[in-house]
Amino acid sequence: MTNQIKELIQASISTKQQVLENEKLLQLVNTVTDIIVTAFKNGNSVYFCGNGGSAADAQHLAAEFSGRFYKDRKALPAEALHCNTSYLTAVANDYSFDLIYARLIQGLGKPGDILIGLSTSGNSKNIVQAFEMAREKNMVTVGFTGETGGNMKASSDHLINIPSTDTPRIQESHMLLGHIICQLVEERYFSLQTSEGGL
Ligand SMILES: O=C(CO)[C@@H](O)[C@H](O)[C@H](O)[C@H](O)COP(=O)(O)O
Ligand SMILES: [Zn+2]
Repeated sequence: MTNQIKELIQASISTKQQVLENEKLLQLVNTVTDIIVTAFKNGNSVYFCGNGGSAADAQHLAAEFSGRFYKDRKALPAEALHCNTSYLTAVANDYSFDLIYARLIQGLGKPGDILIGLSTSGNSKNIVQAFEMAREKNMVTVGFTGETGGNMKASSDHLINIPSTDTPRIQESHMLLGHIICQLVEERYFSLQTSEGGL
């Protein structure tokens, strides 16, 4: 009766095992950690976007920075782009759903800010358009995708592509690596700037 449950847990472990053995991908996680630390040091912000479950993941990861992960420390400037429903319904209604994230980046984005887009297919048009706008703004783009990277591959400065084509398994690894990045950023940023560690 529990066989299918075991198979699904095994599938999640197997995807994560492949991530664990992919040295290039792990190096990239380290690089992305460092560019986020540098961005925060320079007073830049980190924005996250995604659709469906990946919107929830975007919101979750942004809150680790703006709220806290492990440490009691000052807030870091990070936000997920789907959180204002008045904005989303207006822009989707008056312009296009494909523009909801690009327009916010047009309004908020500054050179050196980071945009992290989570998409299992890599093909969500609203994320691809936001990445193109981020590049116009001299921001840094980081794609969290499935194995091909889809259409986000071309517009991602850094592409964390999970070696799977199965949406939920990809999302589970996105959150694993996302949590690791949040922990390492918090450790590196606040060990550098201990005076800013308080509330
Ligand atoms: O959470 C899930 C599936 O696990 C769904 O809500 C899923 O995120 C949605 O179908 C998304 O619209 C898929 O978009 P994407 O990952 O291809 O960008
Ligand atoms: Zn889901």
